[in-house]
Amino acid sequence: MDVSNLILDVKKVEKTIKNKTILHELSFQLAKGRTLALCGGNGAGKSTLIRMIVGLTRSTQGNITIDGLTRKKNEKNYLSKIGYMPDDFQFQQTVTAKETINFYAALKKVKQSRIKEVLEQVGLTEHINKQMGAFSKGMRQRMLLAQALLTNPPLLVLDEPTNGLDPFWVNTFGDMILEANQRGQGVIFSTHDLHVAERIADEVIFLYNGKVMSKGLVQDYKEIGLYETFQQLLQQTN
Ligand SMILES: Nc1ncnc2c1ncn2[C@@H]1O[C@H](COP(=O)(O)OP(=O)(O)OP(=O)(O)O)[C@@H](O)[C@H]1O
Repeated sequence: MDVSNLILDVKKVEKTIKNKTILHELSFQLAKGRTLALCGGNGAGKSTLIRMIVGLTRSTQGNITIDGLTRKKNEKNYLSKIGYMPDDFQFQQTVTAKETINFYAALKKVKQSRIKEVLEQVGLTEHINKQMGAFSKGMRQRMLLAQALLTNPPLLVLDEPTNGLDPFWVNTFGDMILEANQRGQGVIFSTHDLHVAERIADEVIFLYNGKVMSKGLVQDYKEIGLYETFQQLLQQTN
């Protein structure tokens, strides 16, 4: 692959905690404007990989490069390339949605006009004066997505982004990702929803117990479908 077109390069990355390997050697690349879905059951290693990409945890082996930068040599610029949506995040309950998004916008030096635009995109404009404690799961997910989108970063890293979203918002989320790709943004996301993966991802990695069971272009799995592929892969492991 042409290096200038790469947004993410994961090279021989591995994670071991207390002598247990939770992610075995893994390599892949993602080009600008493309989306990769990380699929696999509970405990497969998806969040661990995502946390290594966004710099929340270090890999035991290997290197991760984003837009030509490593976290080690250029942490500030490396992090500025990423919009990260964590899994399982607790907002401050008594703070309003407006204060919450303003906090992220201030951290990321984003203008008011952009905040408005993103809130509109995720459908939270009319809920802006509510406290975060009054938000539903789906609304909290949309707030998490909003803060990840704020700077229009070249790489979106989303951990189970559609978890808790209703069908309308799952669909809208898909459209947003396809638009992000058109703007040249790369996207990597983990999901249990293989239909979402099939609709919006260009590439897929199936993980099981920290190992890659299968990976490739989504179009190459189309005939069998991602859901059926996953079932077949699971059977092979038993
Ligand atoms: N800090 C840690 N210490 C010990 N084990 C850990 C730690 N973090 C993750 N693990 C283990 O690593 C494995 C992978 O966990 P991870 O959260 O990455 O899976 P996942 O694919 O995101 O799962 P889920 O779909 O349930 O969110 C699990 O067996 C988990 O128990």
